[in-house]
Amino acid sequence: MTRTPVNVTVTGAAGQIGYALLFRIASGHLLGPDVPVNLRLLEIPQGLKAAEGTAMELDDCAFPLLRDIEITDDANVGFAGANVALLVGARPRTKGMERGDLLSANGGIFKPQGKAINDNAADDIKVLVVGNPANTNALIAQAAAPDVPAERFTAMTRLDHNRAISQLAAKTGAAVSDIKKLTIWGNHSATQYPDIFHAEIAGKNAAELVNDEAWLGDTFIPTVAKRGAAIIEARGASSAASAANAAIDHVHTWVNGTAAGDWTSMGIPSDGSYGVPEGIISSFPVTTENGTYKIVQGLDINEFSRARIDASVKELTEERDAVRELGLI
Ligand SMILES: NC(=O)c1ccc[n+]([C@@H]2O[C@H](COP(=O)([O-])OP(=O)(O)OC[C@H]3O[C@@H](n4cnc5c(N)ncnc54)[C@H](O)[C@@H]3O)[C@@H](O)[C@H]2O)c1
Ligand SMILES: O=C(O)C[C@H](O)C(=O)O
Repeated sequence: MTRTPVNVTVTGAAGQIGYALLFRIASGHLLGPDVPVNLRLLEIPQGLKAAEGTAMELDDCAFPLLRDIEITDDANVGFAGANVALLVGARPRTKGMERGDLLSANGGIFKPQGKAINDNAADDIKVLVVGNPANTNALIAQAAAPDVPAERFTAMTRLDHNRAISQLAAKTGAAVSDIKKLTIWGNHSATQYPDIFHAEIAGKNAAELVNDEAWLGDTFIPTVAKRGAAIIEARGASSAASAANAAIDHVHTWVNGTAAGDWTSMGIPSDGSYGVPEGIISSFPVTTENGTYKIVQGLDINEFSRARIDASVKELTEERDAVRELGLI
């Protein structure tokens, strides 16, 4: 039986993450090896020509699953019938820009895109915001889409989750695939908290195995939280292939489910769990099944973790208050 293609919209398609992302979506890594896709590339006018070049290359791959590519600078066209939207294009912070300016500039992107999703996307739309500040951009888009269930707007912390697994594997000598139940809490920023207290390595508690609070506080947490900045410093550009890979992982897990005995991290609208104020888009441990996610409940949060979760959540509430003041939500 031929499946109906899934419409996947990618904003910022001509950017560096877009370039790393589109070929993997078209080859079946986002949704599965038997799911055909239509790609909708949304760019600003200056990005259209480069997006056309990328589309030519996509054609040249002759991907069996890629049915159609449309390139546009009109958000209403770009999100028409979208089942999955990856909001990558954002306004980067430039020299001398204050945080309020950054939030305001991104409000000018994510508010109209949220409205265009509200008015044009398919009923089952799932949104992942990658463009920074991802959590608050997701909040802005969500607020502009009152007809879309709030939980369909998510922000990417899967890159942080993958970074944390990799660091933990390097420290312990374990295989990456042996590490389960790691959690990123809070914001996709330097305040995020990668939590290994519930993580397992080949079935054993990770924090007990590591048994080194100094490494945890002085090495592991800052390495993961500041990895984005370290990559910018080393590469002269922000992470692209690893960010695209995490976006693929995020949506693939959301659609296809978490494995038994494991969970993942997603930035999602808080329902008040773990004392995180309702409504802000914060990272939590989640399990997924049949295209929906649930926050893992009942985890014991020790003092070390509580202080770090609270600090990141405080930053998120401040960002929410700032965009509220700017009239963006
Ligand atoms: N959440 C994460 O883990 C994570 C990781 C890495 C990067 N990021 C963020 O992802 C974003 C994109 O990174 P990049 O390296 O691809 O940037 P980039 O500058 O290479 O590309 C961004 C693209 O977005 C386009 N764009 C700008 N405004 C747009 C709009 N209104 N509609 C459609 N397209 C628009 C630009 O023309 C450009 O082609 C940045 O905000 C970056 O900070 C997030
Ligand atoms: O683009 C950035 O500022 C860094 C990025 O969010 C990352 O985590 O790699």
